Amino acid sequence: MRMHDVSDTTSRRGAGVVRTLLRLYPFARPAMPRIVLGMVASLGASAVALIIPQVLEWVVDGPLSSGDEAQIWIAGALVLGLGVAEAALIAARRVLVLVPNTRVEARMRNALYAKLQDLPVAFHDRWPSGQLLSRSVSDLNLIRRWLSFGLVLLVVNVLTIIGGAVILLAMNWVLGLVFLAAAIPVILYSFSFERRYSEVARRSQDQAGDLATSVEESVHGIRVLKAFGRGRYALKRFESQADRLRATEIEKARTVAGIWLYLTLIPDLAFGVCLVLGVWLVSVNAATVGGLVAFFATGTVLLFPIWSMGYFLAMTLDATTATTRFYEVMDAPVSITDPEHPATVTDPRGRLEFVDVHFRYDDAPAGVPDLLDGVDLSIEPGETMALVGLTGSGKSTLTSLAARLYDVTAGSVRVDGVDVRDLTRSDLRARVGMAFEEATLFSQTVRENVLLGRPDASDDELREALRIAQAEFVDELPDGLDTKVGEEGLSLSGGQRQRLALARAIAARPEILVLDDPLSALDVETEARVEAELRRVLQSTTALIVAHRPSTVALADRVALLQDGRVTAVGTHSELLATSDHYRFVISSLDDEPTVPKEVVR
Ligand SMILES: Nc1ncnc2c1ncn2[C@@H]1O[C@H](COP(=O)(O)OP(=O)(O)OP(=O)(O)O)[C@@H](O)[C@H]1O
Repeated sequence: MRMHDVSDTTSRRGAGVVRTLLRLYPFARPAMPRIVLGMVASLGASAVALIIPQVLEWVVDGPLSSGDEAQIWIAGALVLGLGVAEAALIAARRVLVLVPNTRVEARMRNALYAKLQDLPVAFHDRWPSGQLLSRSVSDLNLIRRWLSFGLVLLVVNVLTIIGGAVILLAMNWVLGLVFLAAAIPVILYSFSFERRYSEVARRSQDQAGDLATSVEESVHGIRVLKAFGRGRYALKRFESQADRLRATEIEKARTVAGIWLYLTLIPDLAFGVCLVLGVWLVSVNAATVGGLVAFFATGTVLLFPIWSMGYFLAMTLDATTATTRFYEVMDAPVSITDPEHPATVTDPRGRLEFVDVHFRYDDAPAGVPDLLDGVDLSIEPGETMALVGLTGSGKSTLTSLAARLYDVTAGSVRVDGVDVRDLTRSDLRARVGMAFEEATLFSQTVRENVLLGRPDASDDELREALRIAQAEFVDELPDGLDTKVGEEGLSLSGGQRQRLALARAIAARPEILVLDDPLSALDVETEARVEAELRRVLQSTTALIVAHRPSTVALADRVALLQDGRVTAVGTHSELLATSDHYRFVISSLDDEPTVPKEVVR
């Protein structure tokens, strides 16, 4: 699906590895001094490692050949001391870079989370949750490891190789040239490796995200899968995705194995050639034995940096892909933002108006009319308006415009005469409270769930909200209000969840309450009790209620009929029954429970 569009467009290689990685700088800046110090420590370790062969040369050509025992002991102590210094510098590098980079990772993760909260619902409609999960966990983990090891060791290794090369040339330019000639194919191969590896790395990270989406979806929908006996089907789908990822990982490993082969084989061959040549040079007195020992000892010091280039190069490319994936989310435009100069509602009374509202979803095919095609509707302060229409007519969509979950594509939604786009989102959402048919609870306590919209509400207000929503069952829960409701509230029944979600909307005490069929899971008796209580609350609150049951319609002062993207009739239930064919048709397609007009109930 869309993820492949994302990978296609963003794997464009134009950005370049360095430019992409430089984007980490704002997050890594506080850690930079320690990263640089870590590099210095690591460079120090390499320098010490390169000095040791010089001491060896002196020992072999000096004390060893002359048999000066005292000097041999001194040399031994010197080599030991240098070895200890090298180990200490390596340890210092680790200490310096590890901790600050965990902070970089945490900062990036927090920024990503904040961005996900800020992004509009339309973004979340398009992005699979597993992709977001893998970006905020494994990609950031990868970036941290790269900042801690990859970056430091890549720079240090390159400098060590250059430094070592100069030393080798200075020691014996013939042998040095042979050794360094071997580096040219290694460098050329590294470039072609870069091209192949980054493509596979991107594919594997995207597939890991898809796999996370599958796990997430099947855990989320475990009840449905079990109920329909589709566990095996889900497993098959998962297996085929996991196989695909496995194949990509193997391809990735093969690509890395290819470069490893080059990186190990070529220096070894160069070593072999140098050995034969070196022995000949010694035999013709063009080099000393000590010089030869030092040459090979220096070459050995360079072997690890040369070998590990492939690994760190791969890690750098993985980090580049991870950075690209991170910034795909961070760069996503936040289309629903606060206005630069927010307006305020001067006379808050709770009037909600839809003025010539047009709306279409981003993915709506061209040529079809707007889903909402010029809705005009005005809900007066304190009025309860039911919204009725055939399934798919856009009722939920219309209600979601009031709290700016989406923005209108034309026209305007106004709260007390102010366009909702001119209010800050927090101001608007304090005025407009919502409850949905699908009641989402978080794995927190009942209290925290209900007070989500107004954490500072008093205990009495909380109790009152629970009473109105007929959610007193909370007292029977093991820890009452402090009971944790488990992931997504699945430890509760659908009706209990809905009542808590309704209590949440009521506890926020908004001026305008938008209820998207929030009582669908309740039995008729409980619904009637909730409605009676709601009617009391709703007298002072403006309410727009999507109704799927005649009993919900009965709660309303007036009913609006949504038909073909417009509100085609507004009136009391009995008026509409008397005047609108379409209304009678819609009502008859709802539950066959008797419809009781509000006037009669009162
Ligand atoms: N996030 C979305 N992205 C794209 N299209 C959507 C989205 N949500 C809903 N739609 C489409 O918009 C249309 C109206 O959906 P909406 O949920 O507003 O209807 P509804 O009247 O509330 O339906 P119901 O009575 O079944 O709840 C449907 O055709 C649906 O496929």
